[in-house]
Amino acid sequence: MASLLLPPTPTATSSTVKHNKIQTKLKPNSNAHAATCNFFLSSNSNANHRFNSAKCHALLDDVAKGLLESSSSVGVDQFQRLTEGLSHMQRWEILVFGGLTWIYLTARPGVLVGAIDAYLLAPLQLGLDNLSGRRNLKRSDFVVGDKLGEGSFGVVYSGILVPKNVDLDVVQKRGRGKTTQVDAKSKDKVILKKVKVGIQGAEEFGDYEEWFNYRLSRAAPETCADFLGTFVADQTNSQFTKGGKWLVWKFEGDRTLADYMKDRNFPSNLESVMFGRVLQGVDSSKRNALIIKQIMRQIITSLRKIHDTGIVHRDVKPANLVVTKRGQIKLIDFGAATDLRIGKNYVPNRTLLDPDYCPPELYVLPEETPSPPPEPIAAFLSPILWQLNSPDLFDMYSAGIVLLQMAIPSLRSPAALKNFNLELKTCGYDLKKWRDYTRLRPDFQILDSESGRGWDLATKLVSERGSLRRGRLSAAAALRHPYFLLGGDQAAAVLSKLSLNRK
Ligand SMILES: Nc1ncnc2c1ncn2[C@@H]1O[C@H](COP(=O)(O)OP(=O)(O)OP(=O)(O)O)[C@@H](O)[C@H]1O
Repeated sequence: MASLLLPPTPTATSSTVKHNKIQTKLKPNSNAHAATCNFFLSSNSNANHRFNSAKCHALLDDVAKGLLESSSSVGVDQFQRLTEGLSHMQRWEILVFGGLTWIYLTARPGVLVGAIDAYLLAPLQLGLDNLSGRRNLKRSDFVVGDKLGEGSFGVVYSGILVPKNVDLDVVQKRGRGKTTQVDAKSKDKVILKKVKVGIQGAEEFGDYEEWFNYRLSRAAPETCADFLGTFVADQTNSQFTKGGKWLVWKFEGDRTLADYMKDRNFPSNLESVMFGRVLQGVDSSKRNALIIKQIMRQIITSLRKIHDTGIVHRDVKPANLVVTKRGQIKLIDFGAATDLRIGKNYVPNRTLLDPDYCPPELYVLPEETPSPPPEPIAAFLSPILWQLNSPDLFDMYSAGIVLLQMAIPSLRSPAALKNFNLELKTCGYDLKKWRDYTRLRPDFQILDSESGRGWDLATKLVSERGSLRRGRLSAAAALRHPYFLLGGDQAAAVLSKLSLNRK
């Protein structure tokens, strides 16, 4: 569960509890962006949607595409019939108006697609889930294993989805509840997050995380861990508290990017994971640069996809990026995310942040942006909000810090990252100035290779916002940056897939 606004962690005595996020409140700045007022909505619906992630996606995608395609082809014929009596000029006026409306409705973050998702796809998938019964999870479906982490609002465990033909009571009696007693295939492994009971704000954050996972399982399933659903504990025992909510994901991989980065061998320890083999005929510094480029390409591609849906993650960092055994980088921990198409989990003047990765502006929107209005109104106004504020650039700064940490070995430890942030602040968040100023003896070899394209990209991500709240590359623009063009990392990834397929 991501971050922590309200209370301090109450019973958090474990060393796995993370304390690196802080709540910050700043006084409203009356100057900027009053025009963004009232663009949001109340966040009242949350746990209504239940779905199967895998099978239903294709069906729902087809429904959405079919709707859009058929409406446009039918529209041309009907337009000619309906405007028969009108003058040439009047037809043009209608066409221009219709065109502008279409552009507005399809501009980021996608009012039209969002409406189709909310009013059609979500209920449809809920219905399908109910019919198939696949998402009626219950406590007895799982054996809870080791604790993996703890945030302010939740505790994360590994676990196993008990196969249908296995009697859980028998397993637990024999194995005293330990997951090792069940012969778990990797497809049965799950991650369970227990939402803390009795902690102010915890329930709300659990609901938000559930909502974001369902939303992304429809809109961009490949970007995040496969969400299996939730259940509410029906009894109290050593692990469960009656009435407590649990969120469940498919187990995506043993290690996060942060785990790999702790290793001295990083990034070569990811070479065969990312490319399926050791790259031959390429010297080691080039190989390292290719691995980092492939990781960055995946992170930024995922960010582009979630930003296209109106979602800003707000907690992008190596610890929230799981590396799958097929070399996919998946985003986890959407407890701090906000959907700025409808204002979900957006509270003005409140920030959730990990200070090590958070941009200098601290807030995803200007502080004076008020509470969201009802969802349909917020959604209708959201393209204007995005144009004025580019809230997605919040995540892009964090992505830039991840790039610097991966490419510059002396920035990888938490202490070094803190020093870096202090120095960068002193330099007014100007990375070029920092380069002349720093005492951290950074090695820029990877960023300076290929005519310094990596360094150029870093300077365009890790920067202050300009006066128009831009001044940083969006995910789509970053993917068009020369650093990613003619990417040898892509060629290596494709070649490795081809050679794996041949085996
Ligand atoms: N789907 C997944 N597959 C594999 N591992 C996962 C998955 N989800 C979470 N993890 C592991 O569990 C850890 C904790 O997950 P997560 O960050 O969601 O919890 P958290 O308690 O909210 O943490 P935080 O304090 O960062 O907010 C991750 O660092 C990762 O190691």
